[in-house]
Amino acid sequence: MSIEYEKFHGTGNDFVVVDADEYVPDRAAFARKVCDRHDGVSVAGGSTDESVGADGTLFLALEPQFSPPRVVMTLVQPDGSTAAMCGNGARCAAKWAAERTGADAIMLDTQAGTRRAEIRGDEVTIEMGEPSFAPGDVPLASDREDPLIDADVAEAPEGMELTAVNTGVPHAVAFVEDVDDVDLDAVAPAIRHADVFPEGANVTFASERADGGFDQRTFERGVEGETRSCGTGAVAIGVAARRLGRTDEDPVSVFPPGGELEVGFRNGRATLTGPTEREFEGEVASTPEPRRVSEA
Ligand SMILES: N[C@@H](CCC[C@H](N)C(=O)O)C(=O)O
Repeated sequence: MSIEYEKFHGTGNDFVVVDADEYVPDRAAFARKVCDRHDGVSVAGGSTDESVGADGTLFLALEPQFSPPRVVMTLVQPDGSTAAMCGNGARCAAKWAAERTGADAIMLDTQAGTRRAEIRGDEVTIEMGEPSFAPGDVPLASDREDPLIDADVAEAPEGMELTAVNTGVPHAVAFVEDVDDVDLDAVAPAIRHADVFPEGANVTFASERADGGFDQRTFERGVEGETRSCGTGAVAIGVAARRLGRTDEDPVSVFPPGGELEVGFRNGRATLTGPTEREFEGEVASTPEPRRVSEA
């Protein structure tokens, strides 16, 4: 059976969006298939890897009878895992719901909590809750009593200091001279799996810009590679930079490879603002083709 989907991105972080009313018997297998960068969904004629596949699949259950309308959001990642929160995914989900209902505010139920989104054209602001450095919240290894702030971690290169924060999902943030000089694929996987992070961590690099903002690069858990943008990562940079005294700006401008995000602060709670774009729509099989078993 085939189901309808829409493809959205927020600053280059891209998602296959499926109405949760569509019956997908195995969401993990579905996400692995449609997100594949060589073999996944694509716009007709899409030929480069960037126009094929996605960074995740958003299953969205819309409840339009509420005011504002509500959406239950579930992100299933390219490796089949689910994540409690996704900043850019939440912004795309709000845009999707706004297009269907005409509303300019949406309440999103995520595993990290309920978040309000405000939609102005293609621009979406999402509440990101209260970021936490507390060891139990990140989470850090159970024998750690103190937050990990600008500290050495055995799995990181010598001299690279990490700050761990949960912005809906765990991030290890490293401030470096120039994010473009970091060999992400060489450095990030060991940090992502470091012993101090029992549930793993997204690994986010930041460097200060002359205009007071921060350049960003993030290696994402679940994608197991670099994405063009990460919303929870942008928030992690904003809160870590403030905690370390690297900025007192509000909002903090963050520049991932795919565009620009603004991280704001309201009474200790963060917000994330940036553009969204609906790319294309299509139909795809709800069950991936069975794997071919090679003949002996
Ligand atoms: N791209 C997302 C983050 C998605 C979750 C992450 N990969 C995880 O497993 O923690 C964002 O925009 O925040």
